[in-house]
Amino acid sequence: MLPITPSATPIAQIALDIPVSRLFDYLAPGLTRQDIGLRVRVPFGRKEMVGVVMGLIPDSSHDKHKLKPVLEIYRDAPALSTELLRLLNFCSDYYHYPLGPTVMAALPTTLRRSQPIQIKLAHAWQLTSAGLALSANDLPSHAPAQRALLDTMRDGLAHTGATLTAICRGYRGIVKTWVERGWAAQINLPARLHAPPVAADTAPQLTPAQQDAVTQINAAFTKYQAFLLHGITGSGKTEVYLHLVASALDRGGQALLLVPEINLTPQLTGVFRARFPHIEIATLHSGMAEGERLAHWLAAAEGRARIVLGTRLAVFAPLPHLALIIVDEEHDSSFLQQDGLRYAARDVAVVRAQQQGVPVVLGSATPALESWYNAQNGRYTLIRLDQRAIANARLPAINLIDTRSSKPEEGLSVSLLAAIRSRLAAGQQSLIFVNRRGYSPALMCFECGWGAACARCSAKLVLHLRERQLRCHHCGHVEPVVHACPACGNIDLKPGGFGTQRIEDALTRHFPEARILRVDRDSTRKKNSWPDMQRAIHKGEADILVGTQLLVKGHDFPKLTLVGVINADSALYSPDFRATERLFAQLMQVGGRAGRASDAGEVLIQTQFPDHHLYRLLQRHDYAGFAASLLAERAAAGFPPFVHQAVLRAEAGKLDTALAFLRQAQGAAPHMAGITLFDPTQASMARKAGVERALLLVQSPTRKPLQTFLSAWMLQLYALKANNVRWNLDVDPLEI
Ligand SMILES: Nc1ncnc2c1ncn2[C@@H]1O[C@H](COP(=O)(O)OP(=O)(O)OP(=O)(O)O)[C@@H](O)[C@H]1O
Ligand SMILES: [Zn+2]
Repeated sequence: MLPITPSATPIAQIALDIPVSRLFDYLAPGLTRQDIGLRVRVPFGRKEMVGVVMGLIPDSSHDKHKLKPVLEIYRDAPALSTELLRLLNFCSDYYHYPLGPTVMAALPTTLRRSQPIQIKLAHAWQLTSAGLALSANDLPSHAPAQRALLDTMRDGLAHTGATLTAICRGYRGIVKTWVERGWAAQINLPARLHAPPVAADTAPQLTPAQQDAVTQINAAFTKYQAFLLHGITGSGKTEVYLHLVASALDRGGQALLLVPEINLTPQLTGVFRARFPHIEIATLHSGMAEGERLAHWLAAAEGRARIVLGTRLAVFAPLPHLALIIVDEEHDSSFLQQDGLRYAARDVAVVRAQQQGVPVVLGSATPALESWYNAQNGRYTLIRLDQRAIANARLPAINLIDTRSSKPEEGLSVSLLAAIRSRLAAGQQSLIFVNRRGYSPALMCFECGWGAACARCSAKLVLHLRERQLRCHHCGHVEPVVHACPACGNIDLKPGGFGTQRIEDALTRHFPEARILRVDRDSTRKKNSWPDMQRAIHKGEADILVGTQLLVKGHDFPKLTLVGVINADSALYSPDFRATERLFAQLMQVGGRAGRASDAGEVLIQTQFPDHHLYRLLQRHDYAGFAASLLAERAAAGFPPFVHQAVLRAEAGKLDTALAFLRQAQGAAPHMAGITLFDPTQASMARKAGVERALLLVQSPTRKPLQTFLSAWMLQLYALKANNVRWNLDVDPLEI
């Protein structure tokens, strides 16, 4: 790039939320390099848009006389840093998604609008030098409140009403007098993101394994290194994170912690606030109100929030002093963004750490096979926590119930019922894991084989008996329950398979005296219902929990000693090569909820395949063994992580239209050695919400040629006629 001479009007290259793979040039009189990363308002066609300054150049390849000027530059929020812009550039390149939309998507919505932002400010008071020189004797002798206030404010920092009121309710009158006397000054501060916690906690003594992990990672601060923290369930990974975050803070840095679920953020925020009561913690997730999200984003950008805790989108949080990144439950598929910029937040976190030269810690009891492979080949450093952190807590015994000999009735076998009964008698909790919400995943006619299906999706309708509805879990379609088979008229339709409601009903019949709590997306839909339920579970106000995945992730219920698994087998014969990996992780995670405190835990799995090697390895808690067998299978079959994949997806009203587009795309593909292009096929879920879906898989043994190929191919794809087709590219897809 040429230096900008002061005489020439510089040209700003602006990222706009327009789905084309280029930036837009505007005349930018008066803009300097310092302004890169700021938002601007520019004319675009007949509209005005907000964009971000990505660069300044002395000349444009477009006719300079036709360029329009930037209308306004916003200085109300800090500029996106060069580091962040570099990361966004990387993502745009790697995921082959236009840079403009990539950059704009990283901003909170309020910053994408052409209005200056309003920041909520709070009054705060700070001692002046005269105030700092005061001694307690300068105050009236019977004024303990004034003395306490003086003590607190002697640190010279600005304190908001939230802090001062905790010391003395009548602080306002006192500080007013002090301001009049010149002892204190009033200033405006951005409001605190959270009220200070009531009780601070103290760190427990680390176990030797935790201490080793902390020591090893501490030694890597100030340089890039990726750690895979493989800690069994209940091994105390959170405590390791807390210590590492403390180290980052000690160095004056900011720490970023990513979690898979919005649901996990309040709980974890509570833990971090109690440990770091004086540190601002920003939370970022899609469930926040706009204004709130903006306030937290700004706190991160200005360096006020030293800890940032959030879901996948937080990987793009502005962090001027970033010193550490942690990705908790790194195997979780919620780290994948499925539309727009399709990114994997875990992988982006690793790239960000690498670009900034800071350590990144990926934690899980069941790492993604990709991460495990990276630890095997030395790209990541493996650290293990092999024991539960609480002194007498052991991993649960995992036992199998052979449903061929012990036939379950209404989903529940005699042995499982007996186990629940014994827990009830002992005042302990049981959890029954069902991987489907609703009453039953199918409504069937056993005379002619008809099954209720969604007219808009290639999927069965799920029976929700409570609501007397059939619902499609893919498109949201709802219809009333039919009472006779539309094909043969048989009036004896039966549910096929088990959902949470059906198991809840069966349990209610067996244990009318028990307090049964169903936890799934239906029962937790209302705001705060899940936090309320969690509290109830902790207080021991439920005896039997029936739940889906929601109940599994990262929870710690000390009274829970039995986990029952109803219908796990289907993953064993799924065509998806990742199904067994997911099943193993899910069972290990759900099993990990049992016996986390001093009472021993047990897991009972109902299965028709008790000899399956997956269950055998699970019984030994042998993640490493299972991962090794999966890696051997994948290597033999030529699946990831031994190949790198991308999928071109096409959607259209008619399947032929989608396939025709993909065939064109196939024909337009540049020929490159090492790249395999498969023929276009229907997606495994061929129809969704009335749209036909098809895909074309591309793969290569190494990443680099695949990237080169994709860049060249995308140029061709943009040039193709895509009438009535929507298409997108998915790099490193999890589902094909
Ligand atoms: N050093 C320690 N001393 C005593 N208790 C500890 C220690 N570290 C952690 N714990 C306790 O152990 C329990 C499990 O810890 P934590 O929830 O962090 O496990 P985890 O590794 O995240 O497990 P999971 O993967 O199942 O979520 C918690 O109750 C925690 O308070
Ligand atoms: Zn549907």
